[in-house]
Amino acid sequence: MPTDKTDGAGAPDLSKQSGAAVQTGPDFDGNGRPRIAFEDVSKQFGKNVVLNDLNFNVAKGERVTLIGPSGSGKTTILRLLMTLEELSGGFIYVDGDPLTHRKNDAGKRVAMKPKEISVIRKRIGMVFQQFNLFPNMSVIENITEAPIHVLGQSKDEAREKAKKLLDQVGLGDRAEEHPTRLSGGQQQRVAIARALAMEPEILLLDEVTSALDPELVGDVLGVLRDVANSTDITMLLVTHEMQFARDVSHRVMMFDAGHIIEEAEPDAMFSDPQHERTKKFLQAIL
Ligand SMILES: Nc1ncnc2c1ncn2[C@@H]1O[C@H](COP(=O)(O)OP(=O)(O)OP(=O)(O)O)[C@@H](O)[C@H]1O
Repeated sequence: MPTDKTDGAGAPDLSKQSGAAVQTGPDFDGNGRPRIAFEDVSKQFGKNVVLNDLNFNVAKGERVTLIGPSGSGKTTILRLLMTLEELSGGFIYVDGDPLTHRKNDAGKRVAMKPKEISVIRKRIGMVFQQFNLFPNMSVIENITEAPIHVLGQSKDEAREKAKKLLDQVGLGDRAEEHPTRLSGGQQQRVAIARALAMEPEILLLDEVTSALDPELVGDVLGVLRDVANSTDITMLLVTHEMQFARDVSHRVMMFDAGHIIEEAEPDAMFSDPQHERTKKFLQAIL
């Protein structure tokens, strides 16, 4: 699967993707399953319907950026995948396996068991706007906590892997410090290393530079560019960093009021948006 979108050679076959207008299913292409499939997904908070019958697929190794105005449901989509929010309706599949709900033989929607959910959930990592590191643990303890307790790695193995990841994010010499002594950009790089330590197949990035001082943004984006170019992790990104989105993503989906109103490869989306709403949105932020 693609690692370097800039050469074009590894880009996923978008003809097999489905978007707003196409009804999708977990085995939509007949011989392989998308890494992520949203099928008729709905989400409401009280009376506020945020997503309504949303359908889309993401291929293995594909990196997709979600853009759209505030409140259009982008973060909610990531949080549903992370099982931090409960679906109001529909299904999410990972490699064809239902995440939180499945259809039974009678076609009825049935909740999966917590143990079944956690098996799939382990394959998904997320980096948040507000780092969410444990302040009372050292940097390396933050990274090894889940691999030891969730993946069952030995302490030595987890520490060895964590050190490599810290080197990768440029913080090899800060392992024993507490996160509160690090800058926001450094904390976010620890959070990225922590997510990668779980060896996720899917990485969700939710406005990971929005809380940072401008001079710290570049380092974090540099680390993420390296991750994108050196792994085949499937990524869903919400970001206001449009150049970054352009550089790393294979596809951009424009959301408005919980619907995909336009999707395209980044160059096409940013240079020649088709939908009036997209044009206005991009004019306002670019
Ligand atoms: N926990 C919650 N309880 C109630 N309403 C919520 C909750 N989380 C999100 N919402 C509402 O859902 C809608 C979509 O929010 P979401 O954060 O997904 O949008 P977004 O596109 O990511 O926006 P932004 O770009 O501002 O982050 C908003 O109207 C928001 O107020």
